[in-house]
Amino acid sequence: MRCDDRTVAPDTPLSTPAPAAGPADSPRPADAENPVAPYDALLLFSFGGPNGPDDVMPFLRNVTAGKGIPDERLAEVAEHYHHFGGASPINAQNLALQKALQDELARRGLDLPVLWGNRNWEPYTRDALAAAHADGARRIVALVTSAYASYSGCRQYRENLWASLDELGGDLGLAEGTHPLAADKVRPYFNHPGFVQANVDAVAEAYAGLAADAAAQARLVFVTHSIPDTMEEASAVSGAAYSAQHLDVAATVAAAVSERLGRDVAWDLAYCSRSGPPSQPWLEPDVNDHLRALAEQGVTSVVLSPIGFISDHMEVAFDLDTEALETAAELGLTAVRADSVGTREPFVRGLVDLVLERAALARALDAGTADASTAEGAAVGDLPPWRDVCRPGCCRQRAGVASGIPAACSTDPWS
Ligand SMILES: CC1=C(CCC(=O)O)c2cc3nc(cc4[nH]c(cc5[nH]c(cc1n2)c(C)c5CCC(=O)O)c(CCC(=O)O)c4C)C(CCC(=O)O)=C3C
Ligand SMILES: [Fe+2]
Repeated sequence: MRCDDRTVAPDTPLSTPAPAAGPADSPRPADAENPVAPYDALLLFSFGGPNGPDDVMPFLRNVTAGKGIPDERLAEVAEHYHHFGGASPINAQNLALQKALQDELARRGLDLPVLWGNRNWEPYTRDALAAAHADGARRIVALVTSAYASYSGCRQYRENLWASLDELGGDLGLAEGTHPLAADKVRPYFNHPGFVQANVDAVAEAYAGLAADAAAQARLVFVTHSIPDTMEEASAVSGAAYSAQHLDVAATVAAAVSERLGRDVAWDLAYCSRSGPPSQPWLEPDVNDHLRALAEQGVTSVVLSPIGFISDHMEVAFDLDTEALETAAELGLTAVRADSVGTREPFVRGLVDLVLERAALARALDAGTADASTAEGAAVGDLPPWRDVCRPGCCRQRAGVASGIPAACSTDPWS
């Protein structure tokens, strides 16, 4: 519950818990006057990346603080960035997405400023929140540039949001632990129709770009970021595991593509961008190993679909377009990479739909009129829509082990 002055005490949940399951027969309440109420701003909330060679090491130190990534791996990753002049494409891509969201909101006549803030580089989350606060915003909704639920794609952002709100409260001279803004978050949207549709379109286009004989038998290989097995286990505490979320999206996309092509497309899920010590198990197979296995099985062409990423940032530009496509060439495989969703229209439209869905839920929770149907958002595939408000223990780094680091947008920030 928020106070009248809209400050949030540290031990108070930022949002009311989502309602328990029940009959789904009444629609979300409509607010024809302002569908984005109660939000004053939308935070496009991303990872961040270096803008030039001098940024690379400080950026990598920000990313890996306290993570135990070996120096050897850091030096290797720094080389990936230097290979591209020391700049990550991610910042330009986020600016393009910010613009696309602004345009889509304007097209619908919705008045909601879109701010951009990052966990690991400028513009930092705290600075974006400070600007919003200075402009008079007191309640915001965050849209994370990661579609899947796991520590890396959900809780880590929520921890950063909480810490940034704490710091901003300190900057503004508020009592310790008092937040100057209330913040909600759009649910992980991996199975939202807009994200899935944009991936279907991209994969179908990639098949259309292949020569007929290659297209006729190309294996569809979906790729996502690997995570440690321990993080995978923890991701399953509050719903389908990270890998299961991807398998659900992959099955939906492959079925739609098969329908468009008029034949059953065989597909697999592979992983990229592993880090951490070799002794620590991470999700496998690595995409390069998988391409080798496919070549051994007699497969001669592949379409790589980066469903784990929403734009062509460094993981895609280096780990797929540079490394994996090189592996494919060495193996004599014909390989193309499908686009990530980027600023494709169905995706951007879907994101704005998700913001409106979250706003309607916030109004219903505030008014005490939320029921099971209020929390029922659009989803495709076998899995239900992810929860709008994270539950205690959601997306920890390790199952059952509380970090003691508070996180925003949860019923229990301290779990
Ligand atoms: C699931 C996931 C996503 C997808 C969801 C999402 O999109 O958010 C993602 C995205 C990204 N990861 C990125 C960069 C990095 N990730 C690292 C390290 C790690 N990522 C992990 C997971 C993920 N990461 C994990 C478990 C680690 C180990 C350490 C830790 O637990 O944090 C490291 C350290 C060096 C290394 O070990 O590689 C870097 C530099 C960039 C920016 C790219 C650019 O600059 O264009 C982006 C978008
Ligand atoms: Fe990463």
